Amino acid sequence: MTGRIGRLTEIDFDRVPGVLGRIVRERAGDYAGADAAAGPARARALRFHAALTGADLALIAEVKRASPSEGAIAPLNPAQAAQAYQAGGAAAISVLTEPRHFDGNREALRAVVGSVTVPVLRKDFVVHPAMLREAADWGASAALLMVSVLGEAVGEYLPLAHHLGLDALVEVHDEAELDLALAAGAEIIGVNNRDLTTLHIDLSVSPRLIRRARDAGFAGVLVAESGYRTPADLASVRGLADAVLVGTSLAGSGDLARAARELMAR
Ligand SMILES: O=C(O)c1ccccc1NCC(=O)[C@H](O)[C@H](O)COP(=O)(O)O
Repeated sequence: MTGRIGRLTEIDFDRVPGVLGRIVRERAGDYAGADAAAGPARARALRFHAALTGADLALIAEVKRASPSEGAIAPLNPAQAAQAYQAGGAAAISVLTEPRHFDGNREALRAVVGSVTVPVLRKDFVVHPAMLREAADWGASAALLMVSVLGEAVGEYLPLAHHLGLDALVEVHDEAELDLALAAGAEIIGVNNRDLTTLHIDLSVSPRLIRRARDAGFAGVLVAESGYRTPADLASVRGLADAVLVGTSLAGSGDLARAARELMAR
C-alpha cells in the first residue's frame, strides 16, 4: 500500500491541559507542514510485542537524560546506557526523542538501535504521522501513542503504525482512556502512573487499570509505567502486568546494569 492510509482527523491540541499540553503544542509546531504520507507498507516483525511476552515481568528500560519532573537526570551516552540496560536484563529499550524537556533526539535513537539486539521504542509525543514514519526510518521497533494526546484519533494512528511495520505502545492514565484504547484495537497497552498534566505519581493506577483491561477480556500485552524505584514498588504489578517501563530511577543510578538487575530481582 502506498500513499496516505486515509485522511487523518485533525486533532485539537489546545484541549490537552497542563505540562503535557505545553509539550504537545510545541511538538505540533515542530511538525507543522511535515509530509503526512504514509509511504509503502513495511513488514511487521512484532519484535517489541514478542520481547514483552513469556517472561515473568519484562523490563523496558528508558534512556532518559532529563524530564519536566526532575530537570537534568544524568548525561547518559545513549548507546552505552542501552548496552548497560541490556546487560542488566532489559527486554527492550525506550529512547526519548523529545529535545526541549527530555534532552532526546534522533541521534540517540539511532545510536541505541545500532548498539543493542533488543527492540527499541521511540518515546515521544506523537502528534503527526511523520513522527511514525521517522520512527520506522530510524530503526525503532515500536512507537508510543498517547490517548491523552490523540483522543479518538488513536484509532487512526494505530493502523498507521502497523502499516509502517511498528508495534504501538498505546498509553492510558484513566478508565475513559483505557476504554478508548480497547475500542481502537490496541495490542499493547501501557498504563502510566504519572498524571502528565500535574506530574503526580500514584502507583495504584497501573494495577487498577490492568485489572479492568483483563476483566474486559483484553488478551494483549499490559505495561505498567512510571514511578518504580525499588523491588517492593513492583509487588503491586507482579502477576498482573507483562512488563514495566522504568526511566528515572535507572537512568540516575550511576550503574545502570546493576540498577536494572537489582530492581527486577525477586
Ligand atoms: O517524566 C516526566 O516528568 C514526564 C513529564 C511529562 C510528560 C511525560 C513524562 N514522562 C514520560 C514517561 O512516561 C516516563 O518517561 C516513563 O514512563 C518512565 O517513567 P519514570 O520511571 O518515572 O521515569
